[in-house]
Amino acid sequence: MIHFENVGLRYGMGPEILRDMTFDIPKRSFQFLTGPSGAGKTTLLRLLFMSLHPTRGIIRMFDRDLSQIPRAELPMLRRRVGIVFQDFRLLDHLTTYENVALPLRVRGKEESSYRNDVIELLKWVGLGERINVLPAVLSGGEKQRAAIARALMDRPEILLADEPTGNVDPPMARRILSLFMELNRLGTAVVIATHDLALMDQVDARRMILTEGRLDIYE
Ligand SMILES: Nc1ncnc2c1ncn2[C@@H]1O[C@H](COP(=O)(O)OP(=O)(O)OP(=O)(O)O)[C@@H](O)[C@H]1O
Repeated sequence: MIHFENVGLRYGMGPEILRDMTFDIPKRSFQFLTGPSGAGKTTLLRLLFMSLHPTRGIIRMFDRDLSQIPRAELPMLRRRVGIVFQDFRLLDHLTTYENVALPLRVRGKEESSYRNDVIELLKWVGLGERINVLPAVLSGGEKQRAAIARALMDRPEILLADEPTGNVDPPMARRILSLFMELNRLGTAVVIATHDLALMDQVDARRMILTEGRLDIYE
């Protein structure tokens, strides 16, 4: 589904942050992306989300060469990718419900077709009492769970999550992990960037380990 070949990335004239990245993310796969702080996990997720372009090498996204895809087509391709940003990126003027329903609204779906699903998912992530409030009154952990619900809502082909359990307690982290596993069982490929060893130990999944700009993969 995604293929990187000798990909390298530098910001501006700075050093190469990622080098010689050659790997695949197969359809329906489940993997953790880990490595020390500053190793480039967020940068790699941004490449996977097509919001950064590599400075060298080839990236194939959904079997197309990214360098050949016109910029105007990228938003359409990004809709096939769910992403949970480290800083959540909820829209301040929309309620929790509206934020989570947004991907479906943007697609032009009728509210009656998704309303119950949004509410059910919000209850599942423990936000049943926070459905109609604005992000400003949510705690960090609640914002994180709203961002996760939004990324899952549209059943993406691939889900990218940057430290998705960074702001929640261990029982909620396990709940979120089981939600990702359920999504994966339904066919979504999942990439979770994390430092959380206890979280990784709960699943026998592929590990992509970044160190000093290089990637090792343990199947
Ligand atoms: N926009 C940018 N411009 C210049 N340098 C950047 C930019 N974003 C990140 N970097 C640098 O790239 C390197 C990798 O950063 P990145 O955020 O990808 O690491 P990370 O592994 O996600 O770190 P953490 O685990 O702390 O979130 C760091 O040295 C960082 O300072």
